Amino acid sequence: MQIGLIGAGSWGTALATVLANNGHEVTIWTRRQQQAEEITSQHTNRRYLPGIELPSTITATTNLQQAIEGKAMILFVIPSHSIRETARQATPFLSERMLLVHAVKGIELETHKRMSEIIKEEIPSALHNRLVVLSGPSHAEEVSRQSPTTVVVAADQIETAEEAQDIFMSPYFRVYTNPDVVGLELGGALKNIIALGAGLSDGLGFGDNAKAALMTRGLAEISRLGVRLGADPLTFSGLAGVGDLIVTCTSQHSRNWRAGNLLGKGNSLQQVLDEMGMVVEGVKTTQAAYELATSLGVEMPITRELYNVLFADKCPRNAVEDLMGRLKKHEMEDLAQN
Ligand SMILES: NC(=O)C1=CN([C@@H]2O[C@H](COP(=O)(O)OP(=O)(O)OC[C@H]3O[C@@H](n4cnc5c(N)ncnc54)[C@H](OP(=O)(O)O)[C@@H]3O)[C@@H](O)[C@H]2O)C=CC1
Ligand SMILES: O=C(CO)COP(=O)(O)O
Repeated sequence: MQIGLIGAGSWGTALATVLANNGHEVTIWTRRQQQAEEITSQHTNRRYLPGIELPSTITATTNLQQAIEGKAMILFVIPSHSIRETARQATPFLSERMLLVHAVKGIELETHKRMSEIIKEEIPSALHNRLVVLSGPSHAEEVSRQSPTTVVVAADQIETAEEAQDIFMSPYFRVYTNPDVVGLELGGALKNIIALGAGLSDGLGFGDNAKAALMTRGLAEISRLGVRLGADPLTFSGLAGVGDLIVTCTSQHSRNWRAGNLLGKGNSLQQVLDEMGMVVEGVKTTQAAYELATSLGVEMPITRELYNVLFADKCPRNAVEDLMGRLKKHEMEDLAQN
């Protein structure tokens, strides 16, 4: 099958290797000519996936039309802040037979919308039921080394998710289906907030107790907002929920964890973002989720404190004190009230 892949970063390139190893021909779109030449001729993408040799069936182009036209599947793997504009630019070249997949983990800052909501606003309505989201615990660095990985795909119609499952599934890349598009997208986006917090906690020198607390109570507030927005609560105990939370909060591969860690060690947000050189989705997502939760009256204390640290100059240690010093509660407060 011929596949167009929009985005030549670490995750896009890693997914290209999965698809190429499954026998598909992948054309990656990048906005950098030099990178297109490197991927096509040298079979490497040193900036985003150092040390990995890419299959020779992966080529790259800076021409969006060439990357999309005539392909059976288009895969979007770019930062969330660029998805609307890129989907709009891609639209003239899309056709109704194509399968569309996105693997983007974020929430649009200006509208607080999920990625599939944005893509649907930009593409023709005939393609809405061809859209699939792919999420789950999957660091690009490990996938590109063929380390066993599990992910999950969701679509409005389960048959569409199953099409994607067949295309991606491989001996080292196991793909599950789930009907819950909302839960998959929110689980993938919101865990980045908690991963920033976990990195911050480690950077401040706190221990495993603190990280376990952040992850567990983080999952509680992710689920609270998710359910309020229509997700199935069970999704958060699956790969796109607790699975992705574990991998992102406990791995030094995670850009969100690393960014939080640098903040905890006293760097400013701008210094951290300059040093990362790759997208740190959790920063914008913290702002979007904080605004969304505030407008909906959903309690998200970790998100609120992280927002204050990132955007209101709050000292991280004061944020931790304020989290710990809140009024006493029932652990299962939401359930206990029903
Ligand atoms: N890395 C991972 O392990 C995983 C990442 N994801 C998600 O995948 C998405 C992409 O992340 P990832 O590949 O890691 O990010 P990277 O930072 O590694 O790469 C981002 C890519 O997107 C391109 N890009 C950046 N801004 C724009 C723009 N405005 N318009 C068009 N292209 C742009 C970059 O191009 P350029 O080089 O020209 O700037 C680069 O090719 C994120 O939502 C992330 O959360 C999901 C699972 C795993
Ligand atoms: O989503 C990821 C793993 O599933 C990657 O997380 P980071 O963006 O923090 O690296």
